[in-house]
Amino acid sequence: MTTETPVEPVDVVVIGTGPGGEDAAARLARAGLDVVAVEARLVGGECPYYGCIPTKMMVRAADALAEARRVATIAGRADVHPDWEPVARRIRDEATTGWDDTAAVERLESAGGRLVRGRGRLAGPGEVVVTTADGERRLQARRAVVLNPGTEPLVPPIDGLAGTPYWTNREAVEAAEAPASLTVLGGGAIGCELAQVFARFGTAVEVIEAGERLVAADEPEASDLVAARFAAEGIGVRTGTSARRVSYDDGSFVVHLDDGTQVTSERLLISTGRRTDLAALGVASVGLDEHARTITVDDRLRAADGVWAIGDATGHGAFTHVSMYQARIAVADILGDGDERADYRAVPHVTFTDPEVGAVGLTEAAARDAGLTVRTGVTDLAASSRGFVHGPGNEGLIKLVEDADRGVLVGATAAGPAAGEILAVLTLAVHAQVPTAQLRRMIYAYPTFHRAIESALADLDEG
Ligand SMILES: Cc1cc2nc3c(=O)[nH]c(=O)nc-3n(C[C@H](O)[C@H](O)[C@H](O)COP(=O)(O)OP(=O)(O)OC[C@H]3O[C@@H](n4cnc5c(N)ncnc54)[C@H](O)[C@@H]3O)c2cc1C
Ligand SMILES: NC(=O)c1ccc[n+]([C@@H]2O[C@H](COP(=O)([O-])OP(=O)(O)OC[C@H]3O[C@@H](n4cnc5c(N)ncnc54)[C@H](O)[C@@H]3O)[C@@H](O)[C@H]2O)c1
Repeated sequence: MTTETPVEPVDVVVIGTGPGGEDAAARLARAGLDVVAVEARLVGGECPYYGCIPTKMMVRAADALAEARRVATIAGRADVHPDWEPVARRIRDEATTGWDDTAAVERLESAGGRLVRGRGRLAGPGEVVVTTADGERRLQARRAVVLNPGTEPLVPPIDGLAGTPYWTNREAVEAAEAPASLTVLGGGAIGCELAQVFARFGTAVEVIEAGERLVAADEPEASDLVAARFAAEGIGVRTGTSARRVSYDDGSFVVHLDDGTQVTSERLLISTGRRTDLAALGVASVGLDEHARTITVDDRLRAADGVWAIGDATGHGAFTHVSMYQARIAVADILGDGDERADYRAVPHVTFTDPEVGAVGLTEAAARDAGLTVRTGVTDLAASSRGFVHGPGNEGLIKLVEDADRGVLVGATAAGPAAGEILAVLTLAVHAQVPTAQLRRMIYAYPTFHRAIESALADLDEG
């Protein structure tokens, strides 16, 4: 950039168009502001092209295979022949239109926003420099800069890994076929969802998790359920160990583990967390800590004077629904329209393994760490009437975490068939602080999975 690069005044610059940024840009444009959205890759962000949507298409397909395999126990015979081609085709043609964001760009433009394709960085209050394919542009935001940079895969500095054709979620989503074998480094949400998907398509899968358990953000009981199902499906899991060195030769990875053992596979998936490069985003130019892992925001998503931040980078849960929730509040604040404040007491999430694991609010351990007087109630979903009827694939549980002093739920977990849907009522209870006494007086339809909430409430009384 030269000093002659003209400054383009606008009302709002949105850097990064993940689900929240895209939504914020469109809302602000529809409100009549001159909005420029700056996007380095694809408008819509990780979720539609490499995250939620394509991976849930994979999960849907893998679940269909698993259900078909259960036919033998309850309904006769089904010959199951997994084929990755329809999965790859749906992802390419239906989910991502060949990783093309034309429709999203048109949506933004029809709302009145403008797109500048390139990488943006803050260069001072209201000032954004964008590196585009044609050079640099300098934008000056009169009203607001909204940061929605999202995350990139965090690839650990393991000896020998760099330069090998390892997968992150992005390459896994683009896979043209299921590999013969796959090592998954990291047993969190991404690792577990994708491990089970590929295993159900016939891939020999080994998960390496440095921590003590899978899906460690969830209750230990949920981790146990996932681990038991993985074992039953032949998915190898090694916890408490990590990769010391990786080598790749002739289409084959060898992962050398801390414990002296090694794992060999055709593919290696790195799912060890996510990162945001705040230094590259230029946050120091507006007084923010560029070495921090996340951007600190207040309850109106304000990060600095004239700067708002939303999405994964704020550290309030790396989920699409959080990004969009924050977008709504930030937009209202920018427009001076209402006074809604962000409240993260009842953030739900669902990990789409089978059993599905849904959770809202605090885990038991987090509630105890917060100094609450905690009572818990747990019930086995398989032992419920609906679980009994369901038969194969009925493993699951409901766990409630009550603030006993106030008699309200502060957290809950539903794991098992349709757990993400059961979670809705538990999310409402935590969000609205419905007294547990009132939850006991509700009528729960028979024989549903959610009716097991009644048994979990009864267990709460006995605890
Ligand atoms: C495999 C996988 C599965 C997931 N499944 C789910 C799920 O089932 N449910 C769920 O709720 N969440 C899921 N998530 C998380 C979800 O994708 C994110 O929480 C969601 O995309 C919101 O992220 P965001 O709005 O912060 O931004 P992102 O979606 O990460 O998008 C940020 C955008 O900003 C752009 N950008 C970054 N820096 C710059 C810059 N300097 N200049 C210009 N552009 C920039 C990037 O190119 C990107 O397009 C999943 C994630 C992954 C990886
Ligand atoms: N269904 C969903 O909502 C969904 C699905 C996928 C991802 N996501 C979001 O994306 C985020 C990122 O997912 P993720 O799975 O990459 O991260 P994660 O933080 O959920 O899990 C990463 C795991 O990798 C382990 N790990 C880290 N370094 C390691 C190493 N060197 N060797 C072995 N294990 C190592 C960690 O202990 C952790 O368990 C999630 O936290 C979630 O917010 C959501």
